[in-house]
Amino acid sequence: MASSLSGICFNPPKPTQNPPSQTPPPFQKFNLSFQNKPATTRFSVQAVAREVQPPIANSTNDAVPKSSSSSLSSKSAVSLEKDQRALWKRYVDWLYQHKELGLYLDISRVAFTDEFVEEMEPRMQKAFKDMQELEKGAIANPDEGRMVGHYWLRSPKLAPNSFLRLQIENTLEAVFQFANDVISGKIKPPAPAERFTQILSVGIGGSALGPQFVAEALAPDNPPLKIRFIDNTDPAGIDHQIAQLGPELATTLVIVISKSGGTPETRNGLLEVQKAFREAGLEFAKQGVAITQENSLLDNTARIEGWLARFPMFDWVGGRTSEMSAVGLLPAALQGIDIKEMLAGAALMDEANRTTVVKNNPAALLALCWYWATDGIGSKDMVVLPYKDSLLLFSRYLQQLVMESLGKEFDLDGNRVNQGISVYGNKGSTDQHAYIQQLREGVNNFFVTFIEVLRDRPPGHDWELEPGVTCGDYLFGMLHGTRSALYANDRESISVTVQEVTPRSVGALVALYERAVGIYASLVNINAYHQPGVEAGKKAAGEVLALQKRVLAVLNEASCKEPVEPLTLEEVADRCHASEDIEMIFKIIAHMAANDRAIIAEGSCGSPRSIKVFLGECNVDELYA
Ligand SMILES: O=P(O)(O)OC[C@H]1O[C@H](O)[C@H](O)[C@@H](O)[C@@H]1O
Repeated sequence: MASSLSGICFNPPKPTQNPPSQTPPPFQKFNLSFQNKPATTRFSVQAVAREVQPPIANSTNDAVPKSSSSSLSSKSAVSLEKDQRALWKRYVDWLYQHKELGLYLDISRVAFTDEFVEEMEPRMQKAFKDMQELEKGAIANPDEGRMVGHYWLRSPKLAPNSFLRLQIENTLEAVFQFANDVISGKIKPPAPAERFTQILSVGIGGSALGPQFVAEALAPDNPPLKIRFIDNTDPAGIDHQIAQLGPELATTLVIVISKSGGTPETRNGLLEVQKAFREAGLEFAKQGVAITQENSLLDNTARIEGWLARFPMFDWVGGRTSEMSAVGLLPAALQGIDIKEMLAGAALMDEANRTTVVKNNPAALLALCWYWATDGIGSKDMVVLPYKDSLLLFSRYLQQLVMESLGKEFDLDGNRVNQGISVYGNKGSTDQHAYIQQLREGVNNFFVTFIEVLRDRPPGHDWELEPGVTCGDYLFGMLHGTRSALYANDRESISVTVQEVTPRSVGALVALYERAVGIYASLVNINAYHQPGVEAGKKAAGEVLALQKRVLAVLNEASCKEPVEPLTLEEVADRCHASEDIEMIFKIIAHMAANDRAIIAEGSCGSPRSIKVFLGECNVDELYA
């Protein structure tokens, strides 16, 4: 039985030997902290450090070198005070402000040189051209032959034809209408329930991460409908969500989101939820909503089963840039979030990102810094640290946006480049008590993006927990202390500052990073809008499941014999004609045994060759199928 699997313990990894200590001592820097210790400019040190680095190479072998010949690099002759002044000057010179959005971008703590900016200029202009073409409707995703139109979602008049414009406007109208009707109780669940009280969102990847981020950032304390997510095919996770809903399943609006309409995890989530509805005696169709491309499997299912509503996803919007489509807007509106403001914030940011003057274009500045910091080849990771609890999921959202867009094996000319920038992070100051130790003193393989929110809490609620100091002052101090301490130790950072976390600023942040990714992709000459690598894992998963079916058939046949014939792994593999897959067959059997679907008759999973296995029951139908 499953208990015989108690022996299934894989050996712990062998302790690795500590490498000989050859690490050069870190830069000896003045200690910068928020207690006003004297500061020193660091871009000079960094520039000197980079002189000894080998030339930067990328696919096209024409990466812009990080020249250190700028005037900023001659630190030795400069006094500390002058360093401070030079740093302040750099801060002021490069500070970007979007007045209407109340958003600032500070890139002074990235040590790029004037010469680097100059040398990047032609590439930046090409990137601007690429973005213009994309917005005009070019096939910006050549592999899939698709237009890339997420910018039209917040400025429908920019759509390349009136058909697309109307599609966007009509969908937006339908989202408003539906959300208002649900919130007002005009659209309600079957009697006796009066109103929908919960949303259960079923989707994964781009069909979950945006809605999750926005819910965490913007949902009011008492939203008209509360939201929960099923974003995996983990049965225990699904059970947990359904159990948490309890009797409120009867007043739950289930929104199934999938652009393709065929993603297995989402399909499984739907089937599990439908089963829960059946078991509770509820009619799923009366509470189900689909957001998907027209005529997808999901769309057809929803239409045939007569679900409550269907909203379209467009071919020209990628999952990871779909937050401003029905995917993000419908769940947001149902939670009482002002989606018009989200769209307005994004549109304002897009407008700012259309200027071809690099210094005035915040997305271009970000992309430029990413290129500098990662040598244009992803040599450093992007650590995203919002100092605001409600922005916790921003880094997770950006992880997909950045890594699925930029993480590519080939460039647009077919050269193998293995591009990408790794993204991680949670929130400050929490992370200061977790991994900032390594950032400050360990391997210098990252740059940080601080997200600062100026407003601590709504007006009228603040109080001083010690003379002159509020709780929010601590958060502020922690952010700037960390920024200074990292910089003092040669760690670069970008800071994005917003006044408050509002639908407008969140819309602007989404748009800022979408455009930065687009520009960066152009700088390194890759297609940011496809994800061919994801298919490999999906295909391999399909093969595992196909092999499992063969294993089951073989075991079933042996288990239907009188007496039952327990099989060794080799015998199972031979009978499956898959001796080369013996390791996977072992894993399949171990998984089935752990779930009481196979019985280990002899041996233990700790020594796979020793086991003999059979099925608890003979499935006669299966035998003659
Ligand atoms: O929205 P769906 O079609 O269900 O896709 C969900 C996710 O699936 C994938 O594996 C893609 O790599 C993602 O970009 C996508 O967001």
